[in-house]
Amino acid sequence: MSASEREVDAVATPKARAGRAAALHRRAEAAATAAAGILDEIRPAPADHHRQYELAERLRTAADVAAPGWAGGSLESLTATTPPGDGLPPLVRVGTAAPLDDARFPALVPLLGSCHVTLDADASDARVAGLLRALLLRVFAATPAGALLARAVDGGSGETFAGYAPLADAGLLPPPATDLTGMRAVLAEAEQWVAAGTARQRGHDRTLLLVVAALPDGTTTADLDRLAGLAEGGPRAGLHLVLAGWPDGSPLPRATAVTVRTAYALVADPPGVGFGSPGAEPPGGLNSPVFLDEDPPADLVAEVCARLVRQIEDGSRLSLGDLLPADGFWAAGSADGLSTTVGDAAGRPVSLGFTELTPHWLVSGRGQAGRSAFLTAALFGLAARYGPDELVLYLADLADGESFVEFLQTERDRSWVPQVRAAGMAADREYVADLFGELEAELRRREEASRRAGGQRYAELRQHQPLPRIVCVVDNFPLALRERDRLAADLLARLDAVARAGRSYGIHLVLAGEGDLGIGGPRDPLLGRFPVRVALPGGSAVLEPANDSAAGLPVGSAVVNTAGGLGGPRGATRGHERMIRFPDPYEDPDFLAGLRRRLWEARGESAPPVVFAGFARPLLANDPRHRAALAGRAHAPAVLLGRAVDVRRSTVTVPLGPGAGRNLAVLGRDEEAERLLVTAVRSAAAAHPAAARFVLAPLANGSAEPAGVLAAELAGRHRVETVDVAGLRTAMESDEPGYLVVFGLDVPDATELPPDLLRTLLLEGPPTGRHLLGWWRTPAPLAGLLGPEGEVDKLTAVAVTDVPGGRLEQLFDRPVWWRPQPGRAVLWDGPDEQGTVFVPFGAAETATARIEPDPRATDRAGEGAA
Ligand SMILES: Nc1ncnc2c1ncn2[C@@H]1O[C@H](COP(=O)(O)OP(=O)(O)OP(=O)(O)O)[C@@H](O)[C@H]1O
Repeated sequence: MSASEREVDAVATPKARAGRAAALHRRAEAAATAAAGILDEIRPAPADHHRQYELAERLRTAADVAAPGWAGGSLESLTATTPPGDGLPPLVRVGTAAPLDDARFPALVPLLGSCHVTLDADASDARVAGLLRALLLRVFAATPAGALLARAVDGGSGETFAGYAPLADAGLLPPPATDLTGMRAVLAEAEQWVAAGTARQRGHDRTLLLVVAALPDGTTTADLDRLAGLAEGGPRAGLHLVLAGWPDGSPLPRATAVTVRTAYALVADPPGVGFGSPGAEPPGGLNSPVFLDEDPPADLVAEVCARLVRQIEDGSRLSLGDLLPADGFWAAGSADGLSTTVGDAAGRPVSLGFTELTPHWLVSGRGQAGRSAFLTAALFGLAARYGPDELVLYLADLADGESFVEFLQTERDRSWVPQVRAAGMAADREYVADLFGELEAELRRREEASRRAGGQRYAELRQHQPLPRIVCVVDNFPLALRERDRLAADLLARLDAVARAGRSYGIHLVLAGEGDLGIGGPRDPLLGRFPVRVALPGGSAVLEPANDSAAGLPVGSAVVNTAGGLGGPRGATRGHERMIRFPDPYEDPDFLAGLRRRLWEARGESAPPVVFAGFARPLLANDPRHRAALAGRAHAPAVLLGRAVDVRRSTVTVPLGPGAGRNLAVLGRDEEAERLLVTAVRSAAAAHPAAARFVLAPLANGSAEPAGVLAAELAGRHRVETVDVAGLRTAMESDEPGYLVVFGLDVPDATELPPDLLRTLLLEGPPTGRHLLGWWRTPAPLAGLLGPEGEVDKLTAVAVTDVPGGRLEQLFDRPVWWRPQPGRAVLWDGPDEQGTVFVPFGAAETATARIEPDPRATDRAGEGAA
């Protein structure tokens, strides 16, 4: 075995197959040479044509084995779907040897894994340019994506490898060096490669190919010496050279020289092996003219490049697992801040977190830009590092749909991420306002604790009391500000309070959505409280206008900036900004579910999150207060109407104590209003400690049926009478305690009841155990009951469905903000200006609870509110 054969074997040991193929080819070549020896001179053609055809045939067969597919097939036979080999091709085709016009076989030379190739002409010769492009295509396409890297020098046109530009982004072939400085940088890189590859003994796990299409002007002998040095030491370290324009007469070590003649080329002996007959005197070379490979079709080049890029991207894709801590779950403390890996930049993990300096984040991206993916991945990174004693999460999304389900209990999987305290999906603006209100209240508690402790800072306070950091994420935040009304102003005021002081008390905000998130112009101080900006594709608006670093980002990447979106000089390294790639956590749902379950199993005492789903209907039957009442544990007589649009999912209750005005007026034209009255009666009946009297007056058209159902339902426990207007009047005049339930107090018959009678009942009934539960479809008759001093809250609590705020002013004697929406109602109970927006209980059979929260969560929420 020759030295170079040993070398080939040493490098190719894992690729024994390729090695065997190479040996086979060498034998085939030897045979060819023997044949060539007999042929003697190529032209004129020797007499024994028959022998030549036979040899060419055998060589073709041998080449098929030694250099199959991309390495040796004719370019016409190759398509983008031709698969790569499973390692480096040891031999590669440079053209077609044609000892006779019609006796042809592939001309192969050893390259990757063993040798180099030189050409005496450079790429200014179109044939050379074509061959270089063909060669590059063959070696890249034949090698598994990523196993081969290339560097190019093109001191001529600089355009020789233009078709390969897509490989630059995948890191396979950077744009070629076109001048001396560029070439020297490439040489330095190659020298480093050789030094590192040699030092590590095992060599690189990848191979580097350096292709010179043309030496740049001014190339010195010292540069050529460097190339020769690389040729000498390169193969051992996985570096190979293809040098075009290499001066004739100074053979490059370990290289096969190709000499370009007018009509054909000549291929010299590869190092250590001879094409010539054994014992022939060098220079022998392949005793046949060789027609160099021509330019490969541009489409083919483009398709192969696209395949490689795709495979590199797939192969280098991050997974959620890459963001998780190496040192196990919940090992980190949050006293000084939170930090997690959010992605990687150039193969290095990039951390981002919440500290006093980087307290709040803005995350922007257009739809389908991976916003949920980024947030989910970052939140799981945090949840894996910080246990529930260190971190509490509040999650809200204003857009329709089921968000954050990965963190919450579902019908299929009852586990949850234990740091999550509450989540609002398809959340109303009121939900977000309440959420900010809760955070503000917590902030005040922490401020107060600090004051009591003599002005201790957050980190010090934590030494003697549990104060987890809080991260509150609101996705699709711009929807909270789509109307600039009082609610929006309120919400912004709370947001500002939390953003301003939260940083010092471990309360952090992440606002996400499209565009600039609508929180003020560049000079708005609120914007300045969010120094961390994450721009996903289409999210440049959270960066400074002059900062275009997020332009053209692909999905799966983001610009992370910790200086309020500030840019910097183009191309300069910016300490405050990184372009990252982040994983798609939905890619592997099993992994995500497994992660959630592992966190859940470690949860200790943590209760499930309280979930508000804007699209779901709560059911009276599931309500914790109602269930307690049914079980004989009622707190006090009361009606229950629904669940508030708030973080705790409080049960919306109207207590029916002995105070004046403890009645319920339902106001609205729709079925919702009627249903509210029915629910009110049902819940009052359950909450009433003993048997009570219910007088039902179904005055409105169509109300006989619901009244009948109610009567049947209540009859078991209570005394029920169903009456007409006259009967109602009698009941109103009687002192007997009980509930007067009136469907349609605005029907003409009812409006003829003496107003004083009704007014007196509202004022004086409750102290004697008489309560009115009435339904009005228009506000005027109810407003007509008000005395000169107004103040409807002295008469009754008012629940409104589809009557807009403008029409309620006559009743409340002040501007009222209420815009009716399906599935929502508002309750005014007492002088509170704003009212409580709530989701009325649904009728059991129409319940559309897509995600019914776990009853335990429901209980907790109910108790919290009670
Ligand atoms: N890192 C990633 N790499 C590749 N694909 C991703 C990555 N992150 C998300 N995707 C894919 O992009 C699509 C959009 O992701 P995602 O749902 O997170 O976007 P979004 O911005 O939240 O969308 P929208 O707000 O419109 O619902 C999904 O199909 C997702 O699988």
